Amino acid sequence: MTFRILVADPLSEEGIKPLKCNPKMDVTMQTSLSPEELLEEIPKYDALIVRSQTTVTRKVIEHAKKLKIIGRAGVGTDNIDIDAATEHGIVVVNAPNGNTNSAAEHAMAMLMSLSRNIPQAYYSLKQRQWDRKKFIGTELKGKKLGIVGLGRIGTEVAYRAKGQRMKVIAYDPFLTEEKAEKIGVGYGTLEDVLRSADFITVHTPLLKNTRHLINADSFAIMKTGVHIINCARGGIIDEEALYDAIVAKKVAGAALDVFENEPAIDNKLLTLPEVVATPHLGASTVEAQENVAIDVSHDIARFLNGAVAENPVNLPAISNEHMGKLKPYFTLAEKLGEFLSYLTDDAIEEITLNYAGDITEYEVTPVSRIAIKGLLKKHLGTHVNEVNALYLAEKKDITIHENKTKSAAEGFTNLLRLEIKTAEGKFCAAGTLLNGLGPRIVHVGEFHVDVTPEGHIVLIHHRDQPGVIGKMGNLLGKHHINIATMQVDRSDAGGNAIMMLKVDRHLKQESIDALKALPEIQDVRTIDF
Ligand SMILES: NC(=O)c1ccc[n+]([C@@H]2O[C@H](COP(=O)([O-])OP(=O)(O)OC[C@H]3O[C@@H](n4cnc5c(N)ncnc54)[C@H](O)[C@@H]3O)[C@@H](O)[C@H]2O)c1
Ligand SMILES: O=C(O)[C@H](O)COP(=O)(O)O
Repeated sequence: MTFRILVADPLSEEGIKPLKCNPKMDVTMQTSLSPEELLEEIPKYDALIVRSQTTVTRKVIEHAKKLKIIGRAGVGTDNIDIDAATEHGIVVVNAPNGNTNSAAEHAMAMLMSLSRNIPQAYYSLKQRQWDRKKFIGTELKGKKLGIVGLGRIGTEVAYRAKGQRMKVIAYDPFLTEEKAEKIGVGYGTLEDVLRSADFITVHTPLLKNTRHLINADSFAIMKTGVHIINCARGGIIDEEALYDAIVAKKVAGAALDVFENEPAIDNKLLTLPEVVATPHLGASTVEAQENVAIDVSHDIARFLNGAVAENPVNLPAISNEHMGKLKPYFTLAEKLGEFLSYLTDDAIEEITLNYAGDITEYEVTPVSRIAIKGLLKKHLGTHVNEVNALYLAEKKDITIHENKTKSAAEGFTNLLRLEIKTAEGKFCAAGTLLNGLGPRIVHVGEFHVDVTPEGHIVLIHHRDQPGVIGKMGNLLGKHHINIATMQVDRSDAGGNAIMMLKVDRHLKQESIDALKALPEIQDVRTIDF
């Protein structure tokens, strides 16, 4: 099988070699598609790679009938409708580490250009003017740099600013005193940073709660003469408020690499002499472009080949080691979910996943996602996958509970008990991973069994009476159904009982009806794995 990959923004040729050289990948570069052309093209592709230029809207995703993965060759994914991708079961991956250095160096270049008026002085000299008085700068040494967002890039900027002998104070909701001490920066609230800094640089992602994080109120509490740097995302700083603050001489100058609307050729901030600007060049170095293209290419190939993506944005990231431990449970979880879904025809209201034994040592949400996928598959088919399983469950008002109790494994080394609640009542099944033998279903409701979840299974609830097994065997014989294996269990003599049969082929409705017509039989369910 060949996978078709559309590269919609310019990418390093060297960096996408891993995809281009892979015989299973058919790569098409179309880097100047209009939004309308993208809508026309996208249905043909299994994967899409973009940078920040192409906007992947809900509409694009709705047209993308075959799309399995979107790769962002860079960090910020604000140009991709992640919710829409998740709802459609499309994985989004990015390349979070490849351009950190490049972006941090660019932020420092912008900071220094701003403090020494380098772009303005350069332009003046090119106009054949030798003006030395006009471009008196400000030293960085001893000044305070306020960093808003101390993640990968913010941290690298902090190290570099310290090299310039600046004092650094940072605000990040995840910054602890210990971490700040380790990096060698001061830390405070956003207000502390805004009030005390001489230079302020933002390094957060653009999210709902960071849009206009720096606004008119923020400028009001800053020092007069403050300098602002934004090499993260347009929209984190309110551009109107920044414009007004510069005109009012509250802000001495701003260095901007990113804008609310790009390309930003008509942005009025560019008319101000106090503003130095670049056209979103933070990640534009040979090294960064090669890094991000390599990272995203590897992740796409890995994912399309059935392995787990390393940098998923809409799935929990799992280390290889952790994945090695969890992967064997995926088949168990999916089959158990699928099995349980066939025990009722009513809508699921609640799902409870109880983990016991060894598996409780790991973060089990990836296993839960697969179990829920298995449960929803009967009605949603291939539309449900591990990316959208939780979303689809939530959309259907299904409540999910996940519990871990190491000691509740009932003698097994590991046990996953899945329970669903419907209007009809509660249904439950449990499974284990038998060392070297793979998944087994070991409980159905109150009954004990030992069945491999594969092939054609017939589950019969009946009353424990002499002759019932013989009657059932005869009937299936008449219908030319061969029984491969059989398990029987009962609550007590003469009470409720189950038979779990493995048969050689799918049971037709007439055979099911004939079984149901036997007086001792209470219910018949068939599950075809
Ligand atoms: N100009 C460019 O070309 C360029 C290049 C690379 C990255 N970027 C931008 O830089 C951003 C940061 O990249 P990164 O790799 O450092 O990401 P990161 O995830 O490592 O760091 C982001 C940090 O922001 C913090 N944060 C989130 N909300 C916050 C808030 N309300 N206040 C303060 N801090 C907050 C997070 O806790 C995190 O530590 C990216 O999202 C991207 O938009 C721009
Ligand atoms: O978020 C990022 O990685 C940067 O903004 C880089 O964007 P680009 O890939 O368009 O250069």
